[in-house]
Amino acid sequence: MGYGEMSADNGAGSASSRQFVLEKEGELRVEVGTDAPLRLRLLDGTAEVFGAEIPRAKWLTVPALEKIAIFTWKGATIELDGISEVEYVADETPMVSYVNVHAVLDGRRARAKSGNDADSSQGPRVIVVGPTDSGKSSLCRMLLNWACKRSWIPTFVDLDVGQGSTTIPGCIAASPVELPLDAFGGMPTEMPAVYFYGHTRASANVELYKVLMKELAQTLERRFSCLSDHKAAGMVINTMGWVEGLGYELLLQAINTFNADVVLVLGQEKLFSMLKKDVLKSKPTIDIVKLHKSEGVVPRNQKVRQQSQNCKIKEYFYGFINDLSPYTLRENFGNISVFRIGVGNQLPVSIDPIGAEPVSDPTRATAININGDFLHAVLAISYADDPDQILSCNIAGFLYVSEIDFESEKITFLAPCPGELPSRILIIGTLKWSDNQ
Ligand SMILES: Nc1ncnc2c1ncn2[C@@H]1O[C@H](COP(=O)(O)OP(=O)(O)OP(=O)(O)O)[C@@H](O)[C@H]1O
Repeated sequence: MGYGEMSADNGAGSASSRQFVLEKEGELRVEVGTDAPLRLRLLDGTAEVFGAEIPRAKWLTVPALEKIAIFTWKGATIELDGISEVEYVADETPMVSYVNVHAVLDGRRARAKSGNDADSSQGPRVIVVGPTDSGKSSLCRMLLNWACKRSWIPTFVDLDVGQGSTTIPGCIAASPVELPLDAFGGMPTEMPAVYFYGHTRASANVELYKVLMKELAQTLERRFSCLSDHKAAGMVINTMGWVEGLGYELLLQAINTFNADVVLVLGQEKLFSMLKKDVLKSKPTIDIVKLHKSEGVVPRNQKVRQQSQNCKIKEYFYGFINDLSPYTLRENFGNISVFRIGVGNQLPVSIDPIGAEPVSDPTRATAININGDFLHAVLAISYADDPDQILSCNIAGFLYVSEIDFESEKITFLAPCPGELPSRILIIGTLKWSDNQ
């Protein structure tokens, strides 16, 4: 179990505990700080956190930095114990409009599955768009959880390279969601299709981002062609908050590439009207739906985003609750080949392509020599057998460069599992991390 781990202690709360009685459709919003633990339990009624049902009477530990909404459809009593930065009850939420969207999607899934729809056995492909901090990821979680509760297996597609909900930041990925997600944090990791972009901003290499979206979409088409229940359940696609200029072009591209038929626009009238004008021309049957942003969404500054990126990488190696132990791996320089995609536009000057031939093709993979800039980098292990396949190949996992010894020509990695690397072809981007944070 990951996030939402149940505490062994199911006894009474401490002196610091307090109770909140929520009316029907009420929401308790809680923001947890850096290192203050907080527990919650449902004493009465029913309640959910972003669509994940909370079990009755069990203490749940809310991890540091989580910002959550405990929502009830029919009324509930919640007990909190510990320290939070913010906690308040709200009675105005957009939840009814969100669940109405779910009901429409549910009907479309049933039609796709029944085979009565002559046009398609494809379930809805929903893309959630909106500026930063509009609640896109939270809405995706709700739609996925509600679909799972109805026994569908929707595919979650994460195009937000800044957050990396499915794996780590710097990737675009997709994964089927077979069971409701845990109440806090983690996203599905079953059968993930992961492509390494290598940067936490899509602007770093827009052409590469487009190519990887296409690769991911093709992988999903292949999966859907043999998994009819996945196909009928459709997709829920999370996007970046970059909605201006080139970012907007990428959104249009995502809608086309994944053949989305429902666009949910959160919290921005301008984006909604631009999409209606630009998308309906070429796809007149697409549904573009405007939804209110929840007042509860917590804006995150650059520092908080950086912290949460670091947390995601740490979680990959050490587990969500420090329940994993990574392995140390020492390799001779000569045993691995490291490639960088798009050498020429974003490389630090010190990372010289082998042969020093300047290239500007943003999607070209070029072998590079190991040098000082590799220290603290997070590298992806490609499934490619050949450098020409790097762009089209899924990722087997990630390595963190903890040490480089140039004299003995050895590089030390932190790896999630022991033994031989599944491939000798590694990819480097600009993603860095420090094990000490
Ligand atoms: N109703 C709510 N009450 C309390 N916190 C909330 C609520 N909705 C969302 N949040 C929190 O607000 C933060 C931002 O929400 P979310 O990640 O869904 O936004 P986003 O639009 O996906 O962000 P990004 O700009 O990174 O794309 C998250 O920490 C989330 O848990």
